[in-house]
Amino acid sequence: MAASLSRLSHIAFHVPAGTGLVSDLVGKFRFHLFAERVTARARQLALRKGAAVFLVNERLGEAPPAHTFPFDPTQPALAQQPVLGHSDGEFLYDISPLHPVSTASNVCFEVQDVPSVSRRLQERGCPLAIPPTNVTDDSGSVTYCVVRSVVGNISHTLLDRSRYRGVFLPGFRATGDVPEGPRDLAEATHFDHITYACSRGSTQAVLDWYQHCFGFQRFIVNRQEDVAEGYRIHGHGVGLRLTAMRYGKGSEPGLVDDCKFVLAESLLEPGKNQVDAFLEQHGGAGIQHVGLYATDIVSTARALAQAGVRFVEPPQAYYSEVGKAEEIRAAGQDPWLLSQHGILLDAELAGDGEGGGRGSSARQRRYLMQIFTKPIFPEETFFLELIERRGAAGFGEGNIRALWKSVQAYLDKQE
Ligand SMILES: O=C(O)C(=O)Cc1ccc(O)cc1
Repeated sequence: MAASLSRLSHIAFHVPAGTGLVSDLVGKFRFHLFAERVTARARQLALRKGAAVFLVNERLGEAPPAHTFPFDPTQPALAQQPVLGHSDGEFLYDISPLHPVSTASNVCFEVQDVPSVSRRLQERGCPLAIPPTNVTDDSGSVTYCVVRSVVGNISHTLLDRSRYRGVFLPGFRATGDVPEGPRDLAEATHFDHITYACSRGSTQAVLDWYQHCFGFQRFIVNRQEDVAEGYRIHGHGVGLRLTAMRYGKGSEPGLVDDCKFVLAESLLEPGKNQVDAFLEQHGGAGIQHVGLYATDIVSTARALAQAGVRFVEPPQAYYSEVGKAEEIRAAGQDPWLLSQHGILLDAELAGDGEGGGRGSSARQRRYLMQIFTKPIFPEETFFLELIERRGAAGFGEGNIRALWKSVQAYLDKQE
């Protein structure tokens, strides 16, 4: 049996100190800094917006030597890692990826039983980077392990916090930062999806690994998708192949509600290409963007833009394309308002996506709205997205083409 996950806990970044990521997440993206752990060599800061939690790992001073955990898989006993006395240079709950540029590299899940999950992973041929380890402080204890994925620098921390009453994880202290008024206008409730930039030809191996190790299931993002090939969008300067998988939808009670991973590969097309730009500037495959679910994307985008978030601008022609304004109006939205904020809207045709063609809901117009930020690090790598879904579970071609073109235009200007 594959290892079962209970819920997505957080996504972790690794950045050098002084990158400004934490101040941007707080000041511009209106995240709430709620816990921190500081040692002589590392600062770990936990930030929350609704159920979306980021952990920012900042390396202070010189990069430490590569993490080498002496792990003997024949040893079932839990390693004990009391917070006091823990080596100062290490990041708790993660491996130090020692990545050359700032990166989001860990997607952490809660699980019910770390030793049994790690046994299952090992039976399935997934070596652990950190074996089951206990960390305790005055508020209780947490057990975790870390497994490296088959995608670039991405790992997964799997942790059981059922015996912990503290604010985040043992070793962290509450920061006492209280959310202020404007944050209410910038509502985002959870992570909608996580998109990986993958090297060409690697998608099937990635799908197989996640299915084999954790039981993720492929899902179809668009009716035009070919099951074997994925959803290919090409021509007119776009060359993208998307495939998606999810965990939890309709599975046993108590398990992850819904965690979606989207795999993006570039297709051979003339011109520049944002997936290849990511691979080159990031130094390999990794998390390209994270979609934050917004309950009211217009007011969230407005509040974040006022706070200084920089969004990519849709191509000039987007809102005047034949039928676009009608599509937006038919969805009950205002084309002018969306254009003021640069928000994209894609409606599914009846029968598109999951559940298409069944019952009366298939006749209603389901749609989604999206807006993408500019890359948040100096490299053209990681960015965030706001997404509001009105019944549409997948992704639409119109938005992807518009996103592709707007990012390309932005990349072109950087040269
Ligand atoms: O639309 C989304 O949020 C996706 O995740 C699809 C996607 C993936 C990669 C790109 O470079 C552009 C679009």
